[in-house]
Amino acid sequence: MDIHFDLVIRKGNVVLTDEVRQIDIGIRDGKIAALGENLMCSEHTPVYDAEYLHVLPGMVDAHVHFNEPALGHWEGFATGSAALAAGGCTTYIDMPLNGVPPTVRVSALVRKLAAAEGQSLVDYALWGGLVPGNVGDLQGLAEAGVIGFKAFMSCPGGEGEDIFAEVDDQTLCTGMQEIARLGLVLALHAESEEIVSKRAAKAQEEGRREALDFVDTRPIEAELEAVKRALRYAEQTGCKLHFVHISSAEGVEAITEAKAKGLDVTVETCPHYLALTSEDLAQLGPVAKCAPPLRTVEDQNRLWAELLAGRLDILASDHSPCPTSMKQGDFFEAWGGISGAQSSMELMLDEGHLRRHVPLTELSRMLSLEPAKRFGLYPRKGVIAVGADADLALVDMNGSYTLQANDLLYLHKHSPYVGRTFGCRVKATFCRGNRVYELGEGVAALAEGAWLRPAVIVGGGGGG
Ligand SMILES: NC(=O)NC(NC(N)=O)C(=O)[O-]
Ligand SMILES: [Zn+2]
Ligand SMILES: [Zn+2]
Repeated sequence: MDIHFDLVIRKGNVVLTDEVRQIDIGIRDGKIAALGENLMCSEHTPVYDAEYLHVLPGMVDAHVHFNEPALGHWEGFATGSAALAAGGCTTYIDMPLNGVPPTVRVSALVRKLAAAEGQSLVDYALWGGLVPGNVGDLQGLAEAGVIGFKAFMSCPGGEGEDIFAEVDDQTLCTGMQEIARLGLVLALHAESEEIVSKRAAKAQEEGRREALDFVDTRPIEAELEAVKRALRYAEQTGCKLHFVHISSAEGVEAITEAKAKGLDVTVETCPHYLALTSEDLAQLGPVAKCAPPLRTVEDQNRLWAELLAGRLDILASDHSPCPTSMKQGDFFEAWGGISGAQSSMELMLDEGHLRRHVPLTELSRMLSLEPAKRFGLYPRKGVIAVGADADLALVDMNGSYTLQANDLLYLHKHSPYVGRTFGCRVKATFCRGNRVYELGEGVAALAEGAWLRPAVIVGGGGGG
């Protein structure tokens, strides 16, 4: 019997793909080397006692916006990844639009990588962007190792010359043809620009500038129109689609129908659509502003019903940070985007498992397994299995606490969840066997997160 481990995690309630079992995890060279009861190890092997903890695969957060290069004073790889580590996340995929330049050319990808180098506590992959005028750049980006492409169907906001523009239908179609040829996934922010810009102009004209006026400018109908249009193009081009931050049951249903027709499409929602409502937005203010906006409690219940029916593929944070001053004042002027990544796993375990009895295996499927599979990181990431990276979130399922601003490791310590009481808490996080976070001690001193490329990319290679 092999007893040479670098670390053994002892007696945790381990969340496997189809069951939760109280077993040991033997780790060697950053990988899971053995799983089983009472693993033997030499007396010198470090042992982490997890008897009262649950051990989940680290979250694979497919949707975060870090702002480097150039806007590191909003959020950088160091602080952003620290917050993720504290939240039980071990791999994230960074969106292409909030740094300058945006990741829409290989030269920009190179700058993004340089900014990330040596800064990240956990592993990461990078999205490339599809914008008007860059279809010719997609192959180069794919060969350089982006995980997939992201496009906006509504205006993402932001200022300056090197702006990340939304796609027109022509760009969307030719982009999908090219991305289909490259074999990657196109992630879409699906809201109809026509509908939201008309409604925003009208609200502006009428001087309506409150929280619910903002919500009113971005109705479910705008999401649904964009989803359906994109699905038609996907049918024509054969492009794989991933819909980010779907906020409505209507959106999920349209995507579910497309799956039944055989389209290769996945759907993501975010903890904030499941944990917060438009009423909370009115209470909390711009700190909870995002697009698509938070919905009514009735709409939220219907989104939960979709989750409970197993129709959601991926849960991701859509962490979109900014200086706190930009989350104050006028609703329409305030930054659209929620800082929430540190709370994603705790929110889903609390709201999903503790309150609604969603099995941990099912939550873990959406938090870790499906994103890893969808973006070419599985079987290395996303599961607790022999041979996979030892990426683990150790959670105290009885660790009730109330989140304070000081607990947040974001550069700017705002979040709509400050003051919220959670029924569980991340106790420690391991990335490739290294302890990157321990409650009460904080994050590791060394930032050893590695850049990951999809396992199958154009031109072969990959790995990371
Ligand atoms: N520029 C952004 O970070 N946008 C994000 N903002 C949100 N969701 O409010 C997004 O994903 O659309
Ligand atoms: Zn978006
Ligand atoms: Zn986003």
